[in-house]
Amino acid sequence: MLPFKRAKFLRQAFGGLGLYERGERKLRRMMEMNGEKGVVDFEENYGVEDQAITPWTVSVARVIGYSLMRDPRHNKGVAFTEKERNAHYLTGLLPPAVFSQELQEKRLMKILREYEVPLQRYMAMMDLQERNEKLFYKLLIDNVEELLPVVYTPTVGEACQKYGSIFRRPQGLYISLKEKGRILEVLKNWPEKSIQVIVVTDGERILGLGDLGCQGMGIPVGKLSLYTALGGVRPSACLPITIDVGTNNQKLLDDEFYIGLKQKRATGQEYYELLEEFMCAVKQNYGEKVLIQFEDFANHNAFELLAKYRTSHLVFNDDIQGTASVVLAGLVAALKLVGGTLADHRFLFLGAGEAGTGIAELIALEISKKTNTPLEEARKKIWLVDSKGLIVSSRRESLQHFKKPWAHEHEPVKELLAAVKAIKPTVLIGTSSVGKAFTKEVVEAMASMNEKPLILALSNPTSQSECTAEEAYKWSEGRAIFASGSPFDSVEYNGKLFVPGQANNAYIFPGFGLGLIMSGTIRIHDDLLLAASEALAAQVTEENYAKGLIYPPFTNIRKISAHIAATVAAKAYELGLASRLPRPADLVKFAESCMYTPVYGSYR
Ligand SMILES: O=C([O-])CC(=O)C(=O)O
Ligand SMILES: [Mg+2]
Repeated sequence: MLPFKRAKFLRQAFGGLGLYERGERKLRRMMEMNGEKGVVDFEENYGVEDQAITPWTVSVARVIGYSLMRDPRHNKGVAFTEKERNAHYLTGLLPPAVFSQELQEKRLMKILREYEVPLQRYMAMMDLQERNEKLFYKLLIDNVEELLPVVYTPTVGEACQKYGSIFRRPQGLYISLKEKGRILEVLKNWPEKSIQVIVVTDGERILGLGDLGCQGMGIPVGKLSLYTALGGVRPSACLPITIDVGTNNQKLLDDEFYIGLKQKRATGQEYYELLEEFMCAVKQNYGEKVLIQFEDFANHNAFELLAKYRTSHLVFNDDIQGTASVVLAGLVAALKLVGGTLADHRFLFLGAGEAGTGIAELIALEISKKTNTPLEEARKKIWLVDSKGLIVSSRRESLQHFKKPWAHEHEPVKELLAAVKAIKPTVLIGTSSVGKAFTKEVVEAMASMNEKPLILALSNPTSQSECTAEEAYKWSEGRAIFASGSPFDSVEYNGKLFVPGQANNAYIFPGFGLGLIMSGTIRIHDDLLLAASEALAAQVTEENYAKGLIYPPFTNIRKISAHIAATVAAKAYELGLASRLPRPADLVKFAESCMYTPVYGSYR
């Protein structure tokens, strides 16, 4: 590990105008007095320091020369200026040219575009993140539409599948059964002490790809890079964690290069004891306000962990709650195109796991609130199909608990197509992880019953999508309103260009998390998810609607995230869940001021 130390200083320590310069001068003087060498770097992001508002933190790299260039947080590569090279013993270590950050970006985009294989682009991006963190984030923010599919779905799925062979350097913490009894000690090995967001997986259900064991690490790493790029949470406050309790994936167990524990998954008491120790250690080490995002756990554990810890920790399940919030936003926005209220529609899901039942419940909650009807009544507008067919009351006894609320009165129906014909939904949502499950007949049936069928194929990555954008438009004769979990290119059909939306929780969790952090929220309430949905739906412009879009483009995601953060924070204050006082008057401005920006500072 580099001899790197962070220091945080309260705004009040320097006060007034010229804050940065005075702060930096003071720090440099202190370092000189101690005979220390190194650079002082400002991160314009929230520093949680008691109740004070500190919209920036200072990090001091007590390194010079070659070591400074090897420190990804402070390295600028060929963008170190002549002055900086002289002052920090870098002369001769770099070629003579001095590039601006923009020129570095241009060069990197050119290199990335030359790679034909997506995984090569992914690896190039990971290399950059390990080499020059600010440039990585600047590139990702400035080219978000192009690079999201590289660092996130679909490529991150392939990266996880091949993680054993592409693994180079730890990017997060691995906590395995071997560490039982000493998890707190393991947490203390992580170099950063002031953590605001943890994304944790146990690798049992990575996207729609199934059990990838320890190789699931790519997911928390990818999600957290979006927390920073899309939501402005500073990178040093993000901690990716993979909990390794074994894997039931025989291919991995047989692979000599598999990086995880070579045993079948621990379950039951052994599993829950490890997780209990983990949850307690996190709270003990990072305090009550650290956000713990559960990601890609299998259904049976995901629901149980959320239910168990939502009253004692700040926990968020992205696959249940994040996906629900993003889909509800899309549905609310879609009403402008298809007409009616949510309560006027009928919803049919293929897939009754975390995403399916999570979305269904949030839709029901919204309908119930808006129409003042009991939740049970609102649920009756929503039907789910699982691997055994339509979920109906005669199946109730054998259903897992999270499916029971959806067992309505109806005769049994086995196939999706028959269910579509029987239920006559206006909205069809795929959360099944079964690629191609929306067949031509299914889409045609939707199109025969609806002027503008709403079709969401949410499973990830692209290979698991229930249908492609092209299939949805073609089979519905250009009438479908379509969105998918993983991105699809625009489609030309009958001389018209159709732009599909991306209904991915990446719209929600970065801004949602920022809203929680900046308000010091300590528990998550369903109303915060509804607030996030409303905020996202409100960001869809007339121009977007004119193109048939039900989500705004990712290009403006930082602005969108600031609005989501502000709306979520406002709701948290209203519900008395926010601990940061006084409440900032303008929450959007405040959210924006809290966001990390990856522009290079100048080191004197
Ligand atoms: O990661 C994504 O793209 C969305 C997600 O949470 C999942 O599919 O599990
Ligand atoms: Mg997920």
